[in-house]
Amino acid sequence: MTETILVLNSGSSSIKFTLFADDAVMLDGQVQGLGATPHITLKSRTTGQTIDRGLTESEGASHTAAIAALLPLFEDDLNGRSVSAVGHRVVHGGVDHSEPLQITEDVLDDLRTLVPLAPLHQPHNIAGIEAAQTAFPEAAQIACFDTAFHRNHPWVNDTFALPRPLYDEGVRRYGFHGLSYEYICSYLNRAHPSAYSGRLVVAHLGNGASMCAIRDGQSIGSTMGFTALDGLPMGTRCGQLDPGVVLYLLTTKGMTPDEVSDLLYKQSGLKGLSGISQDMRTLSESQDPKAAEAIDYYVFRLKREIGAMAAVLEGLDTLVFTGGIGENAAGIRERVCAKLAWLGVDIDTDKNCAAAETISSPSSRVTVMVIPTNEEEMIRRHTSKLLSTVPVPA
Ligand SMILES: Nc1ncnc2c1ncn2[C@@H]1O[C@H](COP(=O)(O)OP(=O)(O)O)[C@@H](O)[C@H]1O
Ligand SMILES: CC(=O)OP(=O)(O)O
Ligand SMILES: [Mg+2]
Repeated sequence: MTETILVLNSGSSSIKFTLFADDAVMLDGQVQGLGATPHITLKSRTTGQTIDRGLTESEGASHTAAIAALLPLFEDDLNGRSVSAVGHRVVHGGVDHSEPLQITEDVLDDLRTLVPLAPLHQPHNIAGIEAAQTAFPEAAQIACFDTAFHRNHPWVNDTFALPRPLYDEGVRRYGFHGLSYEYICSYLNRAHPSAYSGRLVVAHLGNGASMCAIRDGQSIGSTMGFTALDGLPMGTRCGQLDPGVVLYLLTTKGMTPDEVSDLLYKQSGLKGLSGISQDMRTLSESQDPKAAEAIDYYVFRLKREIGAMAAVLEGLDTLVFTGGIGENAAGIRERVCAKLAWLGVDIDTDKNCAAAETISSPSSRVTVMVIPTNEEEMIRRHTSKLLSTVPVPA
């Protein structure tokens, strides 16, 4: 019997979705620009249905409203078939969740306690779960965690230099984008086994951005920490910051915790530096010197963090770019790689512009690759595996 799995990947400003019949994609698409100018694209492989339009004000009012507007669009593809399971990307799994699991009311309560640690994502992940529970009450709901891939990383990458009781209560460097890293690792293991088993850095550069140092498919270091604020600058998030700045904002400037949270999560990064946009495409096309300066900072931090990840690995054999910026912004890749000659990186300009899978030159000591990530496929695999072991709700 065909297994029908819906995957929901609710991000900070987007909802990506894929409907699978076994391992084949029936339909996929995304809602982008939530909170600004929401837009949906959808493509069905079974019915030929395509959608490419802005959402109405009510459809785009929230993640919950957008999900409610999405679900009826799957009906023709489902054609009366029931959904066996819905696989959800859940950004924060905390200390306890190092594997995908079936969502029960207790699990949902637990995930709600992690909202303060991922305010841009966890509420939307939970909204997606609640909407799917209502729409598909007969389906198993499965949570797949961004943090899970990193849970076995070494203690020195797990801890901050704070008093031990804070570590014990869960103040740790979790790391995120784990489903993306896991997908890239599984691809390399199959298609490029020597890259998989070498010293590997993956740069996931999307709206959120992080890097991971990987050995034999295991995370051994990451740029993101307790929350998805740390490390690289992002669309609207600050990346690495002296914690003294937070104290200054709270005390000297008298900002409230909510105001500081809004500043660090929603007003900083490329948007805050440029004062123009969080979108790398817009900044790349802008003539405004502040857009250029925001990109300069972005490239500087990429260079710096690749150096740090190479140090964690004690060398570098393969560097992979992925995510919306990593996959599409040849100019950013070129500028970063030009600064990594000391590590043995040398890229072929034509291959880079063409986004070939391998963009390094034959003489480059480090292999540099561009690999499209696929978090939805990773969630499908986990969901399908777990589905064979979990009781479907009555
Ligand atoms: N051709 C392109 N050139 C430069 N940046 C791009 C291009 N295509 C997409 N991007 C950037 O990718 C980012 C979104 O990445 P994506 O991985 O889709 O984000 P999300 O984290 O929401 O999944 C945006 O900053 C966007 O501008
Ligand atoms: C964890 C994170 O930053 O996710 P995203 O890139 O989807 O915002
Ligand atoms: Mg993303």
